[in-house]
Amino acid sequence: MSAASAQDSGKLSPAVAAEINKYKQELQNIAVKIGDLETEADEHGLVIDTMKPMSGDRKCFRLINGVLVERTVKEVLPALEVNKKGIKDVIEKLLEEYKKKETAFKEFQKKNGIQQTNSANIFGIDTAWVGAGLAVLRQGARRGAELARRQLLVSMEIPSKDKSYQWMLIWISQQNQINSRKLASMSQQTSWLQKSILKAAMPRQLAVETSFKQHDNGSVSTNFNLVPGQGKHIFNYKGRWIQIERLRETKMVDFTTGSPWETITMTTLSRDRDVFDDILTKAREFALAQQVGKTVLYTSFGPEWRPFGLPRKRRCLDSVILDDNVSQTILNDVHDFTRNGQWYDERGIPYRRGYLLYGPPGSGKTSFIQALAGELEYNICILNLSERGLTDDRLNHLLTVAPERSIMLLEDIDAAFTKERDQSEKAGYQQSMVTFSGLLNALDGVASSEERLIFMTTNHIERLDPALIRPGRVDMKVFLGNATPSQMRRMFTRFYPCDEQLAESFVDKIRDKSISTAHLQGHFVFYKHSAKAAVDNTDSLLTQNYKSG
Ligand SMILES: Nc1ncnc2c1ncn2[C@@H]1O[C@H](COP(=O)(O)OP(=O)(O)OP(=O)(O)O)[C@@H](O)[C@H]1O
Repeated sequence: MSAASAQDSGKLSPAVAAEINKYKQELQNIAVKIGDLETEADEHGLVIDTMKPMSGDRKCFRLINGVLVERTVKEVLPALEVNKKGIKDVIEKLLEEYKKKETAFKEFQKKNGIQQTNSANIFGIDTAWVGAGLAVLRQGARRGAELARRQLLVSMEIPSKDKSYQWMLIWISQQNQINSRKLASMSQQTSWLQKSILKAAMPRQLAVETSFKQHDNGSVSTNFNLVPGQGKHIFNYKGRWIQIERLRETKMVDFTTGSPWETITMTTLSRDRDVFDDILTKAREFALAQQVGKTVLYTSFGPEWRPFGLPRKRRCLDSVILDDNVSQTILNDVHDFTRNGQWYDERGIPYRRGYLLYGPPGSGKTSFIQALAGELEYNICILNLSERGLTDDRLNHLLTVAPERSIMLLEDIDAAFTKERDQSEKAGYQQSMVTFSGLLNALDGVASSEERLIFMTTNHIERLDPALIRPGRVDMKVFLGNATPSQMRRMFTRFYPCDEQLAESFVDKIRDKSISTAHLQGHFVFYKHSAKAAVDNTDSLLTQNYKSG
């Protein structure tokens, strides 16, 4: 109760004063409720106006009791309109209730001989209207600001699901690096204002995106990319100021990947709207330029393929030394396949070709596939059959949506399905739920008419179910064994180009030994500075006992 109200009711009996205050409170509550509902009806109107021009099939989401429900515009729009009408009806009813209460209050005042003074109006009914009036004023200001924003500013939203999302993050971080370099190189003559503006535009909240790169020798290097963190950042591009807002929805998740839903919204003055096209093009060009001359490795992420780490420098096919002609035979076969799409099409044969590279560990199976991808200018999709939650449907889908010009790689296929598989097929591989027949169907490429190159590797061909490697699923089986004398010689001369004579001595010392090409590589790396030491120390190659110094 306010002081003025207490003073006013001080001359009345406590019961009457309490009744008066009750009336005032009830009237005020109704007025505030009306104000809130007006705001809600207004917000419904905004959503309806935004959705109306959209196609009815477009998806939209609503959070109901913490559960995200997916709907389409055509389902939601009528519901919103019904809701809005419902709110308006409630407002009408509340107004009637208000009027009734107001009349009852007046009668009560009359009955108790209370004069309806100005103070009564100020602290009673009118105060209620002040509450409603404030709500209306607040709405007015909000609408005004919204209108000004719509007229003067233009925004572009990029959801994390969109391909350009990662491009944008990388591009923005690159812009920041350019700005930092600019700042560092600014001379003493540069005005204080110019420096301050550039400094102010540098983002203060950064997020780190780490990428790993595994080198052929097994070492891993890490690259930290600083990208703008959550929140708002401002930067200048070609003389235009652009606000970037990176938002993470805490209650919304991307159902397909389980990751939080994120968006980047760029806002600029509406007269500068063309700048968005320019930025998107630049971001895409920048991202693609990083891939030129490189092999992109993809892994599955939910139902889609995502780049894994940074694109790798292409490996030259000559650097993988297989037995005589093996490399060329596979390359010719792949070329023959990729150039004859129409031939497959005319005969109704699924346009796919499967290869199985088998042999002991370290014979160059994976290295060859990577080098082949580089030679063909293809990328590699690594399919991990043991991935948690992988199902037959998702496997089929992944094979269907694999990026164009990519090799599908299934490594160590024996670990997934062997001859002794569970005949009931109930059990999938470890945590994945892929069944053997699901894998066969996916490999047959029933769902795909696109070109599909599939490579599998194994150390144990004898463990594989014949159904998996029958012609049509595996069209070419190639054995990559331990180093033959020819491979030993060629590897030696690759590491020590001018030492033909020493190469012969080296081969003579180990020709009848079972040594993998990976071991040979390790030996040459250890004696990289001396071909003679590599020949003199072939014992360490056999014993794997290398002493430093
Ligand atoms: N034939 C080869 N020519 C050149 N380098 C080779 C060859 N074989 C193996 N290497 C080298 O040995 C290392 C391991 O090779 P890679 O991973 O390709 O063997 P792998 O046959 O796939 O082995 P695993 O069966 O264990 O997967 C790589 O660094 C690679 O450069």
